[in-house]
Amino acid sequence: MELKNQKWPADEFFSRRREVLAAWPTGREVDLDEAVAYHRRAGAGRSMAALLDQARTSGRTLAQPRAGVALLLDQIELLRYLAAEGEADCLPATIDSYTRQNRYAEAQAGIEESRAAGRSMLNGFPAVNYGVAACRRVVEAVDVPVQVRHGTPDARLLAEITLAGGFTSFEGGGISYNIPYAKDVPLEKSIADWQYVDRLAGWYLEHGVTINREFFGPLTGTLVPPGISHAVGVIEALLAAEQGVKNVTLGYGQCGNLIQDVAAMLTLPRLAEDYLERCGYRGVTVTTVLHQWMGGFPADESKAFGVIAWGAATAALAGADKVIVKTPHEAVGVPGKEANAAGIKATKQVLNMLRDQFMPPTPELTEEIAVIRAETTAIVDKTLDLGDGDVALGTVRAFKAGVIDVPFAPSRFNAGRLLPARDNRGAVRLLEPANLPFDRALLDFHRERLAERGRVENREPGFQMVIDDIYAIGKGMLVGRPR
Ligand SMILES: CCC[C@H]1O[C@@H](n2cnc3c(N)ncnc32)[C@H](O)[C@@H]1O
Repeated sequence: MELKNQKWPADEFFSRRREVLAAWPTGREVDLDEAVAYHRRAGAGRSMAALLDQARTSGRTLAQPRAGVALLLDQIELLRYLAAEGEADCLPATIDSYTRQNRYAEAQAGIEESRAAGRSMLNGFPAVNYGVAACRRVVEAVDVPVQVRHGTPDARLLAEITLAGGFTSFEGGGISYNIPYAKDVPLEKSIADWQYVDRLAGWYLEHGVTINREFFGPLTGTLVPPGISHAVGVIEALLAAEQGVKNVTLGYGQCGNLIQDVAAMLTLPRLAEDYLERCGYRGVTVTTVLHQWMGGFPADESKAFGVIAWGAATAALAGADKVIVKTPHEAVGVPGKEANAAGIKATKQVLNMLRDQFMPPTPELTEEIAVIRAETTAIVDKTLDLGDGDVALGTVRAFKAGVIDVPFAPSRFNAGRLLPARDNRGAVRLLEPANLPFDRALLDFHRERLAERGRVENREPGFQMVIDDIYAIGKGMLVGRPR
């Protein structure tokens, strides 16, 4: 089926399901009618969409960790601990890397090794290998909603099993789980495979079960300018809405300058709602999630808590509906449960202290809002134009033309010519805008902000600034000043 942004007819969708469910024996457990009945019996307490709605209307920011281990009973115990001791408002199953690459036989071997070793030998929860009944044991073990978090270009079977397994939110998208995560997956394939996921979520909704779809905003998580990550999020929202999804959460990776990050979070839902409306999608509920800093972390745990607290403060002042929490083990790898719980509790302390405070409107904030709106609109409009109105086709052509260019992405389908660097206040700017479709005013804005830093540091804006900024937070700073 050649790629186009059009809702899959039910018969086309069901004919493709057979091949997907046959990819691993646990696919046989999926029975959609039974799964709908199961979700309905589970009630609102398990619904991520309902929890996000409460957060949005009450002005709260939900705190959610990442968490995934190889053994089923350990995953259950971990989530129970993070809910009770960590006070998590909602929970994840972070999926392992073999499953993310559809390498289920190796995930199976990892489960056996973990059983033999008595500890997790995988970097996440291998949900496909466990299957539907086991997933239900995970979601039934806690009384808050549980979301599937991963990084899978082809997540069709993972979605079938986890959604039938009672998870009520599913992260990812055909761009955001391909370009930052894979070297050699064509966008034509990943976008089509995520149309399948969204069509499945749309089918659940048509049968009374709301599945929340969250797009992976941070992308490579390294100095990604807000205009680029917003454009990807808006496009993934449009692609999902076409397949019948009506509940979306758009994400953004904290960059570190408060005014820029607050501007990013204030513009994100409005931009998504504008484009959904403009493209004819009614009644789509939009919420937002901020990811605490996704780049390199200090190894020192006290300093790591400083970064975590800053991410929590930013989420609160930005009015994010949800914040994805980091841990003091970020610099070393998969966190232990105590460190994971500590990150959540530190975050919630800050969220609670800032609950009744708001970012004052200032000329700087107004300017950042205007810049982000102009950048996102320029990219999304050009993408729609390249696709003659078809955002799926337009996305493939936009990446080929470098109209969308994600910094530091491994994918060979990403142009990779763009270079970001921080300005003198730490906001992320464009050192090399490459082929981004920005007008002279925008390009001059970026150039001048970087020139200002260059004057202060007495050096020409250049690649060394990029390197210095990549390591800065890990070394205890934000702007990578010259030594
Ligand atoms: C977006 C992916 C990167 C982030 O995802 C965390 N991450 C990855 N795998 C697990 C896991 N199995 N449990 C808890 N956190 C995990 C990393 O530390 C990093 O922050």
